[in-house]
Amino acid sequence: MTASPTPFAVTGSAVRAAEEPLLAAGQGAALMRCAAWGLAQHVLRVLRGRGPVAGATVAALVGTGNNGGDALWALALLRRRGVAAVAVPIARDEHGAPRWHAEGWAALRAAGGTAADVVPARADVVVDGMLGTGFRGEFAVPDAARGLPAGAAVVACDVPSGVDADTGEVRGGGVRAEVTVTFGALKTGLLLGDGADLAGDVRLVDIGLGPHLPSAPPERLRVMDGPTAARLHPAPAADGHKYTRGVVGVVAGSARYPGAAVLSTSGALEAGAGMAHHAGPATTRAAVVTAHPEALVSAEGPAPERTDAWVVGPGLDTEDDARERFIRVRDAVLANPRAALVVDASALTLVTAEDLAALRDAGARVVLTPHAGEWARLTERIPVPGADGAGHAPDELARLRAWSAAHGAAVLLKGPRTLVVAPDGEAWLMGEGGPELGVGGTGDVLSGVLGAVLAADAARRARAAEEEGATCGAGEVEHVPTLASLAAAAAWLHARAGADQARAGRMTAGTLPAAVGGTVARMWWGEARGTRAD
Ligand SMILES: NC(=O)C1=CN([C@@H]2O[C@H](COP(=O)(O)OP(=O)(O)OC[C@H]3O[C@@H](n4cnc5c(N)ncnc54)[C@H](OP(=O)(O)O)[C@@H]3O)[C@@H](O)[C@H]2O)[C@H](O)CC1
Ligand SMILES: [K+]
Repeated sequence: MTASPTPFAVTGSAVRAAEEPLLAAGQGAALMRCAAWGLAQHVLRVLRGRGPVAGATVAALVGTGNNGGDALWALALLRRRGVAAVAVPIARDEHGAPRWHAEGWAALRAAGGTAADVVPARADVVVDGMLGTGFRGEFAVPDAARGLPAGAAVVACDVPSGVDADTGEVRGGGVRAEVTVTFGALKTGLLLGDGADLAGDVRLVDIGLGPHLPSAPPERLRVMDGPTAARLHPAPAADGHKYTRGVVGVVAGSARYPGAAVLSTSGALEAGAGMAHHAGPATTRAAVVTAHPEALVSAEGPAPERTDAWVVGPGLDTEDDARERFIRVRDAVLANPRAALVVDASALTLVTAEDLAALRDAGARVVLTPHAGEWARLTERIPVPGADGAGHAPDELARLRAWSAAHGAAVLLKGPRTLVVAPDGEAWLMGEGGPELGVGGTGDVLSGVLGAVLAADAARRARAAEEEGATCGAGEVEHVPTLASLAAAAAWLHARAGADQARAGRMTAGTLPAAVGGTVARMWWGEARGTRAD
């Protein structure tokens, strides 16, 4: 079985750069035809969903550049399918003639298409061909693009006009599309920020840019999906046992917030940890063993050399002994940097730049897991390098990359579009889930899931190194999943479990770990064995 490639996005600028050698080789017109054909196919799909294609009306708002050229060529193709095709220019020259792609207009006219000043009220689909990757400055929405027919579906050509294809920033006005048909590669601006809100469903049309697209980690934003998550968190080996499946140390909860210890430990166990060992005060220890008789509990936690991943932070009481508890974990990781470290919740207010530097120097694999508010507070204390006085950098992804590179730790920024970045610039978008996870306690569960996924990986690597060492003396492990990809896989499992349990009518963080267990079991052993009675 060949693995399907993991989806990824690049900036609009990278796509433009990828096109350059092809344009220089005289293939510009062919690329445009390819893009227009793909756009027309997707418009046809939308039309078919609404009724007969022949006799339907498609209008396009057409700008001055190649984005408009794509739209004109697509209209010409649609005209040949019996569609009434109407092009609406958004710019005219001093003589009142439309400023648009001359060959595209000639093709449309030859096919029997027409031009108009406004979008006809009968339009079934409006193609937004005003601006694509050539958008600069601010977009003043032209009159022709205002008050579009209420019943018409808007299909954006390449990028919704007004959206920066690199960052997702909307400058000036922006067009809201039901579908965006994008060419050559997914663009980061369609997956991030306001651009993601405006783009609707994003459809990719391959125009043969593949070999020319950048492949270095900082130039791609990869999108986590089910098959990729399954490869990163595989079923345990047949001869596996609790130590080969990974031991997670959970330093969470306090007399004030005992539930966080239970949720985090549950997340680790349900995500498949071989063992979860909770360290905390008597109250949380009692709560954890009551919920999970299989969990180990103690005041001091597991031995550093037997621990594959640590989770520290959920529900620590920062007015109590939280910093001491954090330092014990930090020192355990420094003593055995083979173990990964998840810094969550309260620990995000306790960790210092010096702690991070020491962990980085020891080669530890550290993931911080803030939500937006925690990220804002963290970067106030430990600033983003290169940001201006007001803390601004070009965009959130760039800020995350700059911070992660400076401090040697990965960041998993939780939110409606969870992002993970690593110090080398590798970045992942978690492509799953909706608002189901926006309730208290789900982050505590995620910290445990993340601990289990990282622990399993650390245990696998330790075992592989031992086996290699025994046979070859090399101690080399061939393929090591990256920290960012593992963290994104954990976020995917968590989000999928949230969606699964919402479908089953459950909504709370308390029931989420069981849903994680079901999701993981289905992924490992298939539908039959992954069905739970609870
Ligand atoms: N290059 C190729 O072979 C292919 C390109 N494809 C499609 O082309 C666009 C990119 O085309 P490009 O012509 O480079 O850029 P745009 O069409 O996005 O915009 C160009 C013109 O728009 C004007 N502009 C720019 N910013 C603004 C603004 N803020 N407000 C108003 N107008 C603006 C500007 O022209 P002016 O002369 O009016 O100043 C730009 O020159 C890409 O997105 C694809 O859709 C195909 O994919 C295939 C191959
Ligand atoms: K557009």
